[in-house]
Amino acid sequence: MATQLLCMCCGAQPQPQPQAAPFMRFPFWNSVHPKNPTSVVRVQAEAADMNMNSIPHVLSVAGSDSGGGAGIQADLKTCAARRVYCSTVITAVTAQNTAGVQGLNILPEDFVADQLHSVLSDMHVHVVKTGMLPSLNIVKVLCQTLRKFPIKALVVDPVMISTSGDVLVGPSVLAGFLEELLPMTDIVTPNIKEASVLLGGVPLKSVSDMRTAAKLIHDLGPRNVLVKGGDLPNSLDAIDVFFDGEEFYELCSPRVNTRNSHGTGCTLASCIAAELAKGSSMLSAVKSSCRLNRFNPNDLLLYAVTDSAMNRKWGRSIAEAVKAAVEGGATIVQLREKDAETRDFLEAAKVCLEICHSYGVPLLINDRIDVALACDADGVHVGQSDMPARLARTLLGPEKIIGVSCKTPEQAHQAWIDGADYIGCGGVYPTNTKANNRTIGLEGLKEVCLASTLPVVAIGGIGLSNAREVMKLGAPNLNGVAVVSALFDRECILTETRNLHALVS
Ligand SMILES: Nc1ncnc2c1ncn2[C@@H]1O[C@H](COP(=O)(O)OP(=O)(O)O)[C@@H](O)[C@H]1O
Ligand SMILES: Cc1ncc(COP(=O)(O)O)c(N)n1
Ligand SMILES: [Mg+2]
Repeated sequence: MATQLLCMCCGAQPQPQPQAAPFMRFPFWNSVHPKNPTSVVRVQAEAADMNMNSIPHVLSVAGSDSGGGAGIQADLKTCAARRVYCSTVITAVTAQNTAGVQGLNILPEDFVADQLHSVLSDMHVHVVKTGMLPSLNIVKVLCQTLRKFPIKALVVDPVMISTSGDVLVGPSVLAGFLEELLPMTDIVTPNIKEASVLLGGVPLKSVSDMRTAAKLIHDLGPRNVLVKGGDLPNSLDAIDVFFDGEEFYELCSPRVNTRNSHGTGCTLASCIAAELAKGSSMLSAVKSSCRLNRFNPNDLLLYAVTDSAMNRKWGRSIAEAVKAAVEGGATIVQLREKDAETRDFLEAAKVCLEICHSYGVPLLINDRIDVALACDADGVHVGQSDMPARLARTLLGPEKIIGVSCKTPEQAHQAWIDGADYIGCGGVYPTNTKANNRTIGLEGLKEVCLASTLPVVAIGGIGLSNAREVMKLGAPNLNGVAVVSALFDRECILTETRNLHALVS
């Protein structure tokens, strides 16, 4: 059946290409734009052409969450964010919201089998990711189908109880996991409660228990195990334990103080599936999904911001200034080069990136997203009148660090919504590096810190004389101080940075 589709840009009708015989069922996919072959139609044709095997493809076999936070909905969003195609086989429909699960309707296993067959017999699926498998028969049907259709990897999130505490999958399913599914699994990702159920009820109370559990679950057949520690009591960080049969890895990220963690497990498992579909190794898929390579708020402790006018005044190159700052103990560097030529700036940024990385220090670029992308910097810092953080996130992808300058709780809230990683808050004290900049004082800083969900670095007129009083404020989320003149408008950057580092740590 040929659907009449028109080009989105000019309304022209695509012309079918007769030589594209194997795909005749989908004439639109095999058509080129009558006027411009590289147009929207071609892009859509390529994106839609799963048979070409070129588009990374995850099949999510999971339940629907009407609230959109977990299940199929989380999987679709995660795969889209990681730029991977996601098809879906729905196993159950839940009436669910942030408060809990109000209703559950399990689909008949025959219909789950039909959905599996429709997708797997037609498209080239690289990775299958499972979430809620609510009946033993559904587990059996899935295993039977997977034996018929070879895939690159099987990711199993053994969903049993929702974050809200509602039972999503009864104990009868356990036999299917142990006997059939786990032995064919490439990675299983239980949370601590699920790990305990898989092991017959042993409680997990510490990271050491999680390691033992990972080893025991590995003995049940899956090639890799990730025990997630989001719900581990009394732990400051969120720690997940990964075991590949030989080595243990503790993947540690700062715990976000929130009760809104519904869907975290589904998101993590589909992220791993998406990275595997793109061709990553298991370890790097897991690391990049646990965001190990990303931002650590402790890096904000001593944040050095370069200034071209000061470097000129003291006859230093940007690279010389940056080297002295990181040697002295700067924990993150931002290049703020307002008047450099683009090409010179790019070359300098590449050199600075090498210097910073040799000290394990992240490098951010002020405002210039193009330069950050071109030199593959760790991220950007944007002001309220620069590129909006939401667009910066779209342009830079999920991995890069994004900071936003904020003076008010409202701006801090917006930065969080827009997907930023931290906020720079100030000017705390009067400064001459920014003309007409309103000073918010320690009170203003405290107000923003209290309201912020993101880590905060204080900025504006901070140096040796007042850095300690800023840190002593003890405001929640305040992770450090950002400094311009007190480092770069001085004769010896190295000494100043060392002294300041001693003061704030
Ligand atoms: N409050 C939190 N702060 C930071 N990371 C978290 C938090 N809660 C969970 N995570 C992370 O989210 C992922 C999912 O873990 P978890 O919530 O334990 O799984 P599930 O959603 O299956 O219960 C893990 O990487 C875990 O470390
Ligand atoms: C349909 C469905 N699938 C999975 C989960 C588990 O997600 P979480 O454990 O993060 O609440 C859920 N709540 N709903
Ligand atoms: Mg969770």
